Amino acid sequence: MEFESPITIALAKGRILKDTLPLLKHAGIELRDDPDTSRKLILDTNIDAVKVVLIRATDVPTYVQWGAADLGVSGKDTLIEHGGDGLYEPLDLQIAKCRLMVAGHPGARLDGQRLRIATKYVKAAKQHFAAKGQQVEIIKLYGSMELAPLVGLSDLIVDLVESGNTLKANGLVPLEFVMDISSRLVVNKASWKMKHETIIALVESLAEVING
Ligand SMILES: Nc1ncnc2c1ncn2[C@@H]1O[C@H](COP(=O)(O)OP(=O)(O)OP(=O)(O)O)[C@@H](O)[C@H]1O
Ligand SMILES: O=P(O)(O)OC[C@H]1O[C@H](OP(=O)(O)OP(=O)(O)O)[C@H](O)[C@@H]1O
Repeated sequence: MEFESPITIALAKGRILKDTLPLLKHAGIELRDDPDTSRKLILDTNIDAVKVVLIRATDVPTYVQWGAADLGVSGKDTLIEHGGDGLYEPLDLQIAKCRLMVAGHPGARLDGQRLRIATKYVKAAKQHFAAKGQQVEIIKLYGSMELAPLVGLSDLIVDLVESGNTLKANGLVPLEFVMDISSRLVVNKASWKMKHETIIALVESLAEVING
C-alpha cells in the first residue's frame, strides 16, 4: 500500500507488540530494528514514512489522544479506563483476548455490605457493580491484584483472566463475568481527518487480514 502521509504508530512491548507485528506485516509494514534487543523507543520500519513508538500499554491512548502518535493498539480494558477522549476506535484487532472477571476465594460473597474490591480497572469495576445495584468500596492498585484477597486488603478483585493460571496459582477462582476484552486499533481524531487516505488504507488492510 501507498503511504501518502507520514504516520506514527504507538505500540506496547509484550503481547500487543508480538500480536500486532504479523498484522502490520500483512499491511506491508515491518520493523527495521529488533524490539527485543534494541533500547530505542522510536523504531524505523521498511517504509520511511512509518515509525513505531514503544510505550507502556496504559500510555498508548494518551499518546494517540494528543497526536504524539497517529494511531495505536490498545486493550479495551485500558481504553475504558482512559475514557476514549480524542480517539476513534475503528477496528477490533481480535488480539490479546481475555475476560475481565470478578475473582476471589472460592465461595466468596458477591453481595452484602462493605464489599471491598481491589482493581486496576476502577471505571469498569464501578460500572459493573453499579449495574447490579451493589455498593462497593474500590481500592485502586497498579498490578498483582491477586495478592489483595490473600492478605485481607480486599474481599474480591476485578482482573483480567485468560487461562486462569494466575488465579489458580494463588488459590483464587473466577466468580463473575464482567466483559470480553480484546485489543483495538485507535486513531487520533485530527489524524483521521488530515491523513484520511493513508489511515483508511491501513485500516482496510488490517481488516482484511483479521476477517480472513
Ligand atoms: N493474560 C492475558 N491474556 C491475554 N490478553 C491479556 C492478558 N493480560 C492482559 N491482556 C491484554 O493485553 C493488554 C496489554 O497487556 P500488558 O500486560 O502488555 O500491559 P499491562 O501490564 O496491562 O499495562 P502496563 O504495562 O501499561 O501497566 C491489556 O490491556 C489487555 O487488554
Ligand atoms: O489467566 P492468566 O492466563 O493467568 O492471565 C491473567 C494474568 O495476565 C495478566 O497479567 P500479565 O501476565 O500481563 O502480567 P502484568 O499485567 O503484571 O504484566 C493479568 O493481570 C493476570 O494477572
